[in-house]
Amino acid sequence: MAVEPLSKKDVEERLQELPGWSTDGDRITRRYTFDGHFQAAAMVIHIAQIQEELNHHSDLTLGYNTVALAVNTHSVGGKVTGLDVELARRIEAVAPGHGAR
Ligand SMILES: C[C@H](O)[C@H](O)[C@H]1CNC2=NC(N)=NC(=O)C2=N1
Repeated sequence: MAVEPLSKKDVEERLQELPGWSTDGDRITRRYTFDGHFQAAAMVIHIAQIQEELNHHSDLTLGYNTVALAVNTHSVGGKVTGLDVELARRIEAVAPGHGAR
């Protein structure tokens, strides 16, 4: 089935199940904070593993004790699709195990 862009309203509805995630309509974003830099770096590796599994990749920025993500779907011209929401769900599922908040 073809991947279709979601309206901003649809994205906002889906993000209600993903606390901390937000959208400007063209991407979904979240910033996690950690107790230390290595915890943040470990989360980056885990996210990379999930992204390879899904073949869907965020813009991922490792800061001091932070990890910032932005994701949209390039193949539909940089809009948000269900693939982005699925990636966010998968990342949220592992975040508590990394002490992310
Ligand atoms: C060929 C391969 O399926 C594409 O390049 C994938 C890889 N990762 C991707 N990641 C994201 N965020 N959007 C895409 O459209 C995308 N496309």
